[in-house]
Amino acid sequence: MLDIRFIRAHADRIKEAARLKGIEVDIDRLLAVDERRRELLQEVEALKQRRNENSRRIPKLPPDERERLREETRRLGETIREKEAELAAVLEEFHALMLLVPNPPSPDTPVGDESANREVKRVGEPPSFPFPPKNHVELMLLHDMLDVERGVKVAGSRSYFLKNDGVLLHLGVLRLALDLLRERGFTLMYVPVLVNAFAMEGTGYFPLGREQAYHIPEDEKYLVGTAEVSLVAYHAEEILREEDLPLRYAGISEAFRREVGSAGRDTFGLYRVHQFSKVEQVILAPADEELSYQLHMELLENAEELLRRLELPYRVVQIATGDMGQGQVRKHDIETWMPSRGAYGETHSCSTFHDFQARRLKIRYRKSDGSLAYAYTLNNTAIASPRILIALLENHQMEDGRIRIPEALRPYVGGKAYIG
Ligand SMILES: Nc1ncnc2c1ncn2[C@@H]1O[C@H](COS(=O)(=O)NC(=O)[C@@H](N)CO)[C@@H](O)[C@H]1O
Repeated sequence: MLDIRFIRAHADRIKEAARLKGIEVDIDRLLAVDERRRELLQEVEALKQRRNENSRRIPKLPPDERERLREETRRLGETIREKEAELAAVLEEFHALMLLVPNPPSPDTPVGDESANREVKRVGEPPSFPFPPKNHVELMLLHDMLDVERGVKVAGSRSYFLKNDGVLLHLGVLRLALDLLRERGFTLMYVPVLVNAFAMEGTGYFPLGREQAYHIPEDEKYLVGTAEVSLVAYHAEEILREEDLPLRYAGISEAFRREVGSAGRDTFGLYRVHQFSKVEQVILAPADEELSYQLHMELLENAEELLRRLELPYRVVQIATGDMGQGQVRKHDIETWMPSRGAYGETHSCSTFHDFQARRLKIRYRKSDGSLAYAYTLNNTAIASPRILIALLENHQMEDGRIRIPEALRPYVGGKAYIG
């Protein structure tokens, strides 16, 4: 959500943002509805004042004049009820339109579709194998770490069982992420994944993209696609203290995605599945763009440190306007080398929202001068598994089919240096 005053003052910039992000929203209609909203609010206010004045005057009038004023006051009441009914409809359309307005991208964001995504750095070299490398499914089957067939039997497409060392590696990379983030001042959180609609709407996953969420209608609950939803909604409707900001949360959760529109895409192996686990970084900060930029870089660095500890080659890409979400001001993905794809595959996504989410969730903080302001929010993946296991297993495989465990991960898999 943006500030309606900002939208009025920068309508053309908002329309441009909608065009660049490919979001359908009628800004002119919003401005007209906003105009009508303000008119009606004033009219109803004036009518109520008149009615109150009348009510005060009636007892002081001579009896023969009271009836006339009572009749006028009754008619006033009718008019007020009609105006309030119209106002309710106008407010509903106003709110629905406000939820669609996109956040303008930062000036440094590349303009265009995903082909305009800009590689900003590359770390490490993709390995060249002196033998025909196996893909992650072959490696995991070889070491009894995966069962996709039974996953499909039990849960349908894009489902799987991890087994044995597959489970230990899965939990190991998640724990490695939690331990790093705890060292770096993040509060560790185990979060609700069955949430109320306001948390999905407040973080921007509704209404646009609503079809991606699993819905449990009997309880009016939704499964989160990311712990970001639960973590950012944690302080909804609260007034924080400026001295407590920035707040840093590391949330671990299952993540559930219907992957509507991905039919036929990434159907091999563990790249795109309906259920996965993720350690998520979320920061709530003061309303300061320069600070947000620094915190965005901090979130990226945390993820890069994990990839360095996992000894994986990766690159950082700044995402172009056509590939960004409605609420993002700035977005970088980290892509990690995946030999079986012969390409870098997205493993992390780092986003800056400014106050887009905080306005929707009413997360404010009290500034030192006593005034209130909406917080700025940011998030980034720390580790998402099993997707990261694709890179981990395939890059560290050896000719004899064994897999070398990076030093940093060994404590989490019983000290083993190899799998197999
Ligand atoms: N369907 C999926 N299957 C497996 N992994 C996925 C899937 N969708 C996303 N991921 C992983 O989760 C990471 C974050 O997902 S994201 O939608 O890009 N971004 C977010 O969820 C943000 N909250 C930052 O984590 C992705 O980079 C990817 O590593």
